[in-house]
Amino acid sequence: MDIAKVIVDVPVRSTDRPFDYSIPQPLRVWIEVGSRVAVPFGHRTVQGFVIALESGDVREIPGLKPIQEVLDLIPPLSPELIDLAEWMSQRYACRRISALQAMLPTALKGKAERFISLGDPVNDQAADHSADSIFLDEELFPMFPDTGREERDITDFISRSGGEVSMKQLTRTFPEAAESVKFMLRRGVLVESQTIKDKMGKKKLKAVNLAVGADSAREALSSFPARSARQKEVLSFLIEMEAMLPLPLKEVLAMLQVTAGTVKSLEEKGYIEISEIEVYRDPYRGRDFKPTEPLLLTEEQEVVYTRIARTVDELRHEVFLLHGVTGSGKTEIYLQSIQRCMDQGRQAVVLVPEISLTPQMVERFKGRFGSGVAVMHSRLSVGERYDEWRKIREGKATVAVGARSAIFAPFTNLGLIIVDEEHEGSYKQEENPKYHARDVAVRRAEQGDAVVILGSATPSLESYYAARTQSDIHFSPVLLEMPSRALGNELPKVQVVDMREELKEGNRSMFSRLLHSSLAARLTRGEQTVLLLNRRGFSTFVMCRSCGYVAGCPECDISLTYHSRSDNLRCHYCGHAEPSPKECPECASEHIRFFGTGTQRVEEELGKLFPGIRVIRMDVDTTTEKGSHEKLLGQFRDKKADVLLGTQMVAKGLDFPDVTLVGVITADSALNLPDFRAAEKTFQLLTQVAGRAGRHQLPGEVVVQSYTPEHYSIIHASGHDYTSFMLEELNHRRGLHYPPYCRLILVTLSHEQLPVLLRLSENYALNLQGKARQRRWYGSLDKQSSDALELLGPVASPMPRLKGRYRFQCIIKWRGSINAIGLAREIAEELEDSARDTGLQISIDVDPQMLM
Ligand SMILES: Nc1ncnc2c1ncn2[C@@H]1O[C@H](COP(=O)(O)OP(=O)(O)OP(=O)(O)O)[C@@H](O)[C@H]1O
Ligand SMILES: [Zn+2]
Ligand SMILES: [Zn+2]
Repeated sequence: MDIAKVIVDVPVRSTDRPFDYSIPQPLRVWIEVGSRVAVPFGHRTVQGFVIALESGDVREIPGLKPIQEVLDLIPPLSPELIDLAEWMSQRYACRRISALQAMLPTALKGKAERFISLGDPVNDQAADHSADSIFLDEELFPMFPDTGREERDITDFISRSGGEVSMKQLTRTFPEAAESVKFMLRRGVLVESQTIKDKMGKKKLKAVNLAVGADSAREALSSFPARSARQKEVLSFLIEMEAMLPLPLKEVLAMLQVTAGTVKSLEEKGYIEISEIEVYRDPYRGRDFKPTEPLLLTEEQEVVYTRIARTVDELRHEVFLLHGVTGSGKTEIYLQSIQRCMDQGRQAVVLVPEISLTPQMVERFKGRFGSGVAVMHSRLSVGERYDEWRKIREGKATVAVGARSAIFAPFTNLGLIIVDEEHEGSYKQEENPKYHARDVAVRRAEQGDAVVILGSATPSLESYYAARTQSDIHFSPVLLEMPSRALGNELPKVQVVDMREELKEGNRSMFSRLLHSSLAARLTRGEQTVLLLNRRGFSTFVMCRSCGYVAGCPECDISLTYHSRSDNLRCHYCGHAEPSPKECPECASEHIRFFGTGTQRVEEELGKLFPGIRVIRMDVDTTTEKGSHEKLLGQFRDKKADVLLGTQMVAKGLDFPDVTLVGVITADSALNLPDFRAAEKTFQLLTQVAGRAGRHQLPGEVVVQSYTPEHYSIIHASGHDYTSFMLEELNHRRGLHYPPYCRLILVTLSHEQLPVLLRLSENYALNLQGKARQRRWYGSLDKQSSDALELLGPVASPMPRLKGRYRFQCIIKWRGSINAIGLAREIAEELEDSARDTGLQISIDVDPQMLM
């Protein structure tokens, strides 16, 4: 191959296309689709990704510049991921480089030079399944003189150069050795590292190994004089532990209670050697994960599992929507499906929302699959994340458990992707590229004939609708249901308290009488309580405390947002504005105002009502420190507290046997968010948190406090009635034209000067409408036609001024087979080009989760 097509890391739109570079002869063997390279661009050298290779006569192309350098020996991206990035750039209207960068761990995002050093494959326990590493095959070398010699030449060269050489040196000295080097890197015989060593350097550890064969060491033992008893002890220990060598020096000293001097003398005598080995920074090091065996499946689980296993065995692509009530044992389905996939020699990715990536969750996977599990989430340090990523790329992990970005785990034979709590909004990335991990999962699985399991007790409307109607051309999951709990117990009884009545009867406290007495009962019985304070949406809306009235937009059926500066209420979908009311238009009460309360206040109140009560508060304030989440939950599990009080964090995934009461302080706060998904999110949250109660022997009870107990999301959540809620919500969405009956694109324009922004936003809307009309797309979604596009706005964004820039937005609603995303982008690019000097910025969010 002579020409590489490269996407360069230059953050300008005009560079969002592949550029051609020639490949110098010595680099040819190193460059693959997915390689990261350094290339000249303008007057600079920039980083880029090779997305295709072509043959051609380089001399015929004038001005073709050569690639300067390959940045990694094993390409960090696979051809499969390169394809996925291309798809993402279309699907989310983002730049290709932004999609490519999203797939790499932070450690690789900089401009770093890479070094190669000698690894120690025998030491790695995770790799013992691949113990046929070249060190052990040494006696075979003579049979394959070429392979063996080249590899030995390389390792010799590296050790002669002090154990480490730069990539540049290596490729220059061994231009033809790409295959061998890659092979050795994959086996861990060689390892790569970064220039920015302090930040990313590998962790080294002193380790002890035998310098002679075990047999000669055993012989030597008998010749030891009596006064060298300690040395004898160390040596016989090492002989005994031969299979585990090398062992960390520290551990040997601690286990045998000997001094470093003893070990040193053995080294001087030439029986043992002490060397530095590289260790992976394992964030879960030192933690014991109790190994678990597969559970005997319940009847319901068996049916579901058999269906999934069949598809896994057929190596076929299929998407399953696993709707199982809280406690139905979805995790066991995940675990056994992963095992099945591993039996096929394939790998698996498990996506979990960041917030529920709790130690309990990690424990379940590590307990079943041991160190073959890589964990990826944002609370790990850059170095830790890099190590976990390398574990995957080097084939030392077969399962990756992680938040959103784990969908890009560099597996080469991915067979199964699990998206747990698939309804979670946090799967959508709010920055560029604004991708949804669930959709990327489906796409990646489709490319690679893999199975997807979307699991939830409360599937999203989009997934459920697609599964029920099979109407979505890209996405028609097979619905699998588990309506009962695995341990056979009932779902907890839910009681809804009308807080308006409480106020009427003189109770001004934030606790209803029922919640108060239920809590008191738990304290006497020594059982535990989870209290949820739903903080989403507080203080953006105005509510009447007497009747529960909340001001809504007459056009859009979402609540109005209060703007303190102008003291009025506004709809940020359509721009409708009205003065903020002084008395309730429904009941004339004066108790109409902002609504707000925090976890800290609830904690204080609890202390006053129940002196001596032990409360663990879990919210953004108490969980910023690394590991604090884990610590707090551990304390609660050890029954060091009576109450776990928190925000959304306490609602998901927790499985504690002694929790028999769940209280929700205000169920409706999120209902009043100016968000068409408000009812759906409220239903999901209530169902999830209710599901924390009574999961084991003791029966559970749930108390939900609400100012609008008649709201269908609250009624159906209290009846554990997912289907009825869905039907009612779908009806709503159909009438108002919201997803899943159409799709949305949020276009946000920003500029430093308001008048300019106003004019450009108007232009955007007009141009888009004009083009859509020309193409006969534009028309009301009310009409029967299957293709339709409507535009709302421009209106000021909910955050109308950010970092000195004014912001306006348009919402595009569309359906059918039209290329609305392409059009939204095309108009944006035209406008940006024509207004280039003015500093206009346009951001496009396809299928936005938040319209705020
Ligand atoms: N086949 C089984 N036999 C015995 N116990 C089981 C079985 N399957 C699951 N369990 C147990 O049932 C409990 C609930 O299972 P799990 O936590 O997986 O439910 P879930 O469906 O993930 O619930 P949620 O959506 O609430 O997180 C756990 O304690 C689990 O160990
Ligand atoms: Zn009122
Ligand atoms: Zn409106």
